[in-house]
Amino acid sequence: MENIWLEAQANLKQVLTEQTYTTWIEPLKFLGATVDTVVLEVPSSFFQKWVTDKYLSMIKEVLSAITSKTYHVEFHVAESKPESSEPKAEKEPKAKSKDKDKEKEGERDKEKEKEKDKKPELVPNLNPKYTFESFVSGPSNQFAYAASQAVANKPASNYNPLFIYGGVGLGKTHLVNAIGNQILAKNPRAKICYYSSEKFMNEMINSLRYKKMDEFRNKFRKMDLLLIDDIQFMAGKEATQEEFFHTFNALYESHKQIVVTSDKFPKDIPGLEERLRSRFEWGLIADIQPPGVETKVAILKKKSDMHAVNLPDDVALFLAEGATSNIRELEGMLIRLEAFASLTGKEITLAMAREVMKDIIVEKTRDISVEMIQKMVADHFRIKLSELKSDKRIKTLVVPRQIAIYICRELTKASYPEIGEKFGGKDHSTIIHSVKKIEKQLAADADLKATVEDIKKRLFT
Ligand SMILES: Nc1ncnc2c1ncn2[C@@H]1O[C@H](COP(=O)(O)OP(=O)(O)OP(=O)(O)O)[C@@H](O)[C@H]1O
Repeated sequence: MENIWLEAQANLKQVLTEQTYTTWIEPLKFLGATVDTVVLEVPSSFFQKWVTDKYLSMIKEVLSAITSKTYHVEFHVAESKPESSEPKAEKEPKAKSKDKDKEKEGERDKEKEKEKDKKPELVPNLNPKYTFESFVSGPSNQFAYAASQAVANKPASNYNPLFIYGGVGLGKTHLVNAIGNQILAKNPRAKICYYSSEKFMNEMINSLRYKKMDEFRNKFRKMDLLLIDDIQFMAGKEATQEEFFHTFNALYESHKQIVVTSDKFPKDIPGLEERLRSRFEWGLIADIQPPGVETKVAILKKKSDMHAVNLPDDVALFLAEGATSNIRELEGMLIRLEAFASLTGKEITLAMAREVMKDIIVEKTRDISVEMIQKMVADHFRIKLSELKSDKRIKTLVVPRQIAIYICRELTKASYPEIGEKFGGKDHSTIIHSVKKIEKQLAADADLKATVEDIKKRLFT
């Protein structure tokens, strides 16, 4: 694997300027690799932060281009060298010097032990950027934020398991990582593990294939804190749920903290076994709702401060009002704007934001109603309005229904429950599911994108 890293460095050398390469990539030292993770040594934590922010995605891309596999990259900060005490020792008389040397060796050993105590025993896969300090709390996420802090301050006491649920890009991953980072900061030897449920499943399958199930089980069962992201992906995967169920029990019984996230409330996850569902309900269930404009503005302000960029209030408001509730998209807009300002050497202004975002932000108009969208979509697909709003699950109705719901969310100020109400009394999790489904498909399906754009355009003319 070291050869692969050398090849990756050579590739990066070709695409980066010489100075960037020698400053930021050359000093990265290969330490080792597991099946899916490459571990690199960095000279300092500042260095780590910089490389993570600026070059991590590029490094991952190069690794995946070489190996045709997706690798995680973890950084270890190099140990600082202990100060030399030689000059002092020289001043000691010779006979004593040996004893002193021994004493010093003893001290050094103790120091090393102490250092070892401070270092984490395993690399916990956490994203160091996701902390409580970098999270903006507002009315939409206050409950989940406070619950996460309570768990981080007193793990495995009051809220075990903690179950956080909410729509796409609303900060669930950020919060669970913040719990892990805070616990790790207080106790660097805490055994923490952050896994997506997909990764849990893939690793389990590999362990089964290579007859390493004991290793797999032991790894999870010795954790102090287990963070499992996006549990809904375990739905319908019986063997994975069974294994997770036993892991859950083992940890719970030994008073270890478990935190789980999902896009839905436990009982709304189809295909989730009853015994897991009921266990999730043993602890605390906290939701994250889509943020209001004020919270979105506060997030934009925080992020731009972190990037040391001046974002005027009117521009922050323009972006916040134009964006969907997905914070990842909001961040994407900010990065695009910041990149434009930096490349053109201009200050960010509202006029610039309007220009840069013209294809992204269709300015919301209060005149567009859910009813108008329903009619337009029904006409477009030549179906009856009553069928669009019905519960019928045939594909020719489901797709238009999901598209209509998605557009309602994008172009009106109606909340999920309000939209649900106007689509025959559907509950808000069905509405969130539809929005999420179309959001995902839009990235991959050009025809769908064209259809949605076409309907939106006609709504504005
Ligand atoms: N309240 C917040 N304050 C600051 N940043 C936030 C906040 N909420 C979300 N973000 C940022 O938005 C991005 C998306 O958040 P995150 O990945 O945690 O969402 P998620 O709910 O886990 O999404 P998914 O459903 O796709 O897994 C991250 O970069 C995160 O830092």
